[in-house]
Amino acid sequence: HVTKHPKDILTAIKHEKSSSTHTHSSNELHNTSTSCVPLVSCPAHLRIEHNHYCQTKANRKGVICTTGQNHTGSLEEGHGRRHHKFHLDTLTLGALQKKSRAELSKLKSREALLLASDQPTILMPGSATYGHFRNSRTFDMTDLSQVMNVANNALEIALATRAFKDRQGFSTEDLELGFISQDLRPTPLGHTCVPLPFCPLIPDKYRRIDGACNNGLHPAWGAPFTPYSRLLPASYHDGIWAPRVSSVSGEPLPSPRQISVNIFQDNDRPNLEYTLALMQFGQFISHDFTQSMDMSYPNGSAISCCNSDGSAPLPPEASHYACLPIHLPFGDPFYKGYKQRCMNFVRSILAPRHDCSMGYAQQMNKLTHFIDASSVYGSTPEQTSELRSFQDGKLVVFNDFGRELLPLAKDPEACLTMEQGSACFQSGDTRTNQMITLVVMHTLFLREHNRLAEALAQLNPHWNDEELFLETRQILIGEMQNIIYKEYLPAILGVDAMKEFQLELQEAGKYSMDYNHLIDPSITNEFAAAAFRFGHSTVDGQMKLYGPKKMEEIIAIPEVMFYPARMRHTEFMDEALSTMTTEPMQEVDVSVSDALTKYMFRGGNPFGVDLAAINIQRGRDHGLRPYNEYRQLIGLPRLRDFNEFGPEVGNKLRSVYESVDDIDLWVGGLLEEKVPGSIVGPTFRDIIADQFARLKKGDRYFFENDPAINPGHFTPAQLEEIRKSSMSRIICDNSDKILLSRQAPYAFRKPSVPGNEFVDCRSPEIPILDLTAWQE
Ligand code: HEM
Ligand SMILES: [Ca+2]
Repeated sequence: HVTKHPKDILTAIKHEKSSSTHTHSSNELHNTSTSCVPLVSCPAHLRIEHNHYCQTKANRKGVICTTGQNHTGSLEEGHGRRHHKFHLDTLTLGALQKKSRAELSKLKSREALLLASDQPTILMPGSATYGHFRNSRTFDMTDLSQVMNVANNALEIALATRAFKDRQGFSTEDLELGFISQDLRPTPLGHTCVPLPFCPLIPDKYRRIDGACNNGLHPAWGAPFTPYSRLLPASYHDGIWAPRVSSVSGEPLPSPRQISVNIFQDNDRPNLEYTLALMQFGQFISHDFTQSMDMSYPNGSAISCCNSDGSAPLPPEASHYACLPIHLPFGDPFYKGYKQRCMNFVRSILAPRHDCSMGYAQQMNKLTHFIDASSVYGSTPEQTSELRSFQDGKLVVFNDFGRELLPLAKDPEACLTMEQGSACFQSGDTRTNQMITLVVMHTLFLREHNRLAEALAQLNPHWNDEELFLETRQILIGEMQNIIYKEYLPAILGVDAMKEFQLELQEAGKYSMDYNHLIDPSITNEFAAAAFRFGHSTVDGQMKLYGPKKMEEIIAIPEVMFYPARMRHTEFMDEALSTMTTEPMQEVDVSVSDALTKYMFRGGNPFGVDLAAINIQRGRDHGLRPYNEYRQLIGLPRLRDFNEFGPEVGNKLRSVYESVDDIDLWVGGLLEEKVPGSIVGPTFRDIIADQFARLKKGDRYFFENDPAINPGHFTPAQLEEIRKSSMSRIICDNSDKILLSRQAPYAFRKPSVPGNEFVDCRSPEIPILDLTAWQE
């Protein structure tokens, strides 16, 4: 019941490719199709034989991309090649639906049994593992049921795909190439599809809270609860959802914890140039655009995959289908002291594809993918209305004896303890309390919103709450984007990548024309589950607090995870800011603090969970391909020998991995030598740069976009003001001003770096935005 299966799919593609480069129609010539793009931004080039290579602006090898950003390129719509996809008839689809329905209900009834069983299948609050679960939780039960519904639909599609694959004898590669993708909407599986948002004919002036309708042709691009995109097709053992295995032996991959123990030890390696503010801002912005969620029971309870004393995984009959516990090796130098052999790990929730087609599992991003300060405002209208005061355009604050803090969390489990005198906060993101300097960042931007709203209200007394709120939000998002592209990214990626990926902002007096409606802004899975987690290596395990004269206290980071009570000490926020803007962050390398690999979220417990191991496991959970394939993607030769990382690291790698082709992306990426001028290696650099290029060129509302593109464009005068914004200005304007009246102009760089010496907050080196540009 399917159209003919071409004998050699790859040959077919190659053939089409070589002829297509000469024949594409004029509308495909739009931007990306004709310009020379970095290899990473045109993933399909890997599968095309006759590429037209070129030199990028940074004199690297690039490719004339004819396939857009899709990793299966030649199958994409608009290229007249749809006939190669298999179209299933209603009968087959009906049978598949029946089968997947039955399988899903089997899983669900087993789940119900587990929930009711007396085995320790539910995780109880109090442990580090519970903290990890809490980290990815939803806001409330409405959120939860919405997410669960979408996730179950996605699971049903994956099950149907598996049934179809088995039945037709398809190979994993067929799936990777998207050969059986088919729009399920008009089929018996149509109930699994998410309805598209309804967009007005004339685009809204302000970006929507839920990010929808940014792109009129793809109204759900960038919206919350939609899937991550991918640079390369997923690698699952069964082609559908089962985690990858060793490429050589077919055996399970080495334990992520064993890799963590062998490779990611804690060495104090301060970066000479950049401050902890750079680290903390990185985490803060990652919470603007990516959050995957662990599966949970339908009632929101956390799934446990290990027995109650952590000495073993639960037996298969007591294991939830989403369990993928991390095996702790017998001789584990740390966990053996606590007789731990099992670390909980629950797989991420899935989401149906945008085109609601069949295919392997895609993970869900819970947030708006855009840089839109959703960590301040939330990603859904419901979340936003909880955070708004509905007076004078302001957000709700907790007034703590005159100091404005984030509102207190209503959820009694938002922090690890809620003892007397402690505090636990609420913001647009559920991870706020995870780290006390993260709370500081959130507090700065909350205060900035209210500060701007107040100023606008004075300039425009006739504006109502709604107008004030929307205008303020638009300015704040502009500031955030400006700080990211002007201050943050050059530090992370270096000037070459800024040029090559067109990440540089426009010069004074000009709007940007870089918007391209063909670019999918979605966060890529490789970026979220590996590359942008480079930041974990920059975290320092301790925080030194200085009083007005001398060092007063050293705080161990695990003491302030999910325990932000210190925020209520009058001087704490200024002390923390002073530390963040003067103390160095750690180098990006294979050293990861014990605070993250042994004690993370431990609360009052002797041991915590290991973030390095979790990152590795998450990469496998999400079907990321091995490191070598991403090397190839960005144009580096594949590794052939472990020793290419040097004999010492080579030996360590050899002692865990069977083959260089098994190395996990997060591991290989951190092992790379830095690119000169950048703080990360070439593979992470390209994946990160590509992502921020998407977030800029694929966002119609990007702050400096031309009036012809951006319905809510700034006036030229306003744009010049936004361009003055800086992290230091945000700090100067929103600290408690108890200890801080001086700042280095560039907050991410240490004040000891020549040219970045402290100046007074009123100095022209930290320009002040003149808001009269908004006076009507
Ligand atoms: C301050 C200390 C930090 C802690 C305690 C922390 C902790 C965590 C945890 C528990 C997760 C979820 C892991 C999982 O279950 O897969 C995570 C994910 C992540 N972290 Fe961090 N992190 C920190 C700093 C950073 C920094 C500095 C960056 C980037 C510069 C960063 C980027 C990310 C990203 C991109 C994710 C994936 C989020 C998602 O898509 O769900 N983190 N982090
Ligand atoms: Ca966002």
